[in-house]
Amino acid sequence: MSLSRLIINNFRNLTAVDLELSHGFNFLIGENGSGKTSLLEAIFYLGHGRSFKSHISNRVINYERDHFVLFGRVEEAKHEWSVGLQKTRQGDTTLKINGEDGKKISDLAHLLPMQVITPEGLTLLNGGPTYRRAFLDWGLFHQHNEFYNHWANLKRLLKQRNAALAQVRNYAELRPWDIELAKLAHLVSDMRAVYAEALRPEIEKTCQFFLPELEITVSFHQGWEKESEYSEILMQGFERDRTVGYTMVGPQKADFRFRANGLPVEDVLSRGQLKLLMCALRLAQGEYLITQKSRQCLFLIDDFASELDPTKRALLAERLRQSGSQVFVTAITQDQLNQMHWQGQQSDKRFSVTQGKIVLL
Ligand SMILES: Nc1ncnc2c1ncn2[C@@H]1O[C@H](COP(=O)(O)OP(=O)(O)OP(=O)(O)O)[C@@H](O)[C@H]1O
Repeated sequence: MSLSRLIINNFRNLTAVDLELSHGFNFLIGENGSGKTSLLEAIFYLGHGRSFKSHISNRVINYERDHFVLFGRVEEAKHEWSVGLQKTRQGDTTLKINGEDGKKISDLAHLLPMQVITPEGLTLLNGGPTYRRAFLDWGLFHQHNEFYNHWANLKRLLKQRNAALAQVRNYAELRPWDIELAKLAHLVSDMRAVYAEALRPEIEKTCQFFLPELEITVSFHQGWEKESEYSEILMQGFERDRTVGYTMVGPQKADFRFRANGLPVEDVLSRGQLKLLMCALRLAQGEYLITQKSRQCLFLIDDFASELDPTKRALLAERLRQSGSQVFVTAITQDQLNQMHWQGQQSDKRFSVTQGKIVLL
């Protein structure tokens, strides 16, 4: 799967962009503020229905326009899809796949799996568990069709339980919710645990490649005491949950932790090592999808490799090449790309980005 054509209208400073893309590496070269990140953001938006930079979707609409339009042609083996997304300042979204209305954002996400590697992405390691749950759930979403529904139902039930906490007179009134919630919680957690265990060796192998000086280990925490029945935990925590007004333990608190030589990575690794670890995690997960599902995965790499030392940059480029993935890499100058040892291949494309205009070099 790769994006062979991309049309962008009025997305940030990209007012009119129409690109035929390489199935391999696409380099975006331009000065600060020229629109490189915006292009990656537009691709991400097309695959997720949201930005990786701003939660306020109006921010991405060009200042002088009232809507943006994104269009992509997605190719995989002998199949081809056209995907279109339009969003207005009033908040109306139109989403089409092969010209058909009524599609969901999750349909888009299934079509376009992608991994983003940006400096902000370090939150995967030094941010809260939310980021690591999102990392795990990305894999599950692409691995198991039913995961998304289970997780969405679980979130809905949790919301209802939290609202009910303030209304019920005693625990017996809440019990029916908890029985349903517990079933889903075990289902989701078991899926996460199995996936985390399958991904673990891939992560450890990839970390060996990038950070051979460290022993990186990973562990999954389901969000409540291991081996305990979740419905019992909910019952025991009822008074506490009622006091605070929400459900304090459960799959909504799950985590996937990383340690280096037995210590939390965020405490002991240098910034460069953390960046390498983040690359390793995203690569391992993308590659796992490629091998397990025979699906391709896009890699969006922003302003990142420039901060790694030359050997590590070369390793990153080599691994991405080996994966056969479609890759988008931003750089300020061609020189910077040369220094990065991103070995050029005939199928690669280089684009120059200047004040929102993008041309093939
Ligand atoms: N809604 C918007 N409408 C128009 N322009 C915008 C909007 N939001 C941001 N911009 C501008 O778009 C430009 C593109 O920024 P972008 O982050 O894509 O640059 P970049 O090439 O990645 O730069 P850098 O190398 O500094 O990371 C910036 O000049 C920014 O001020």
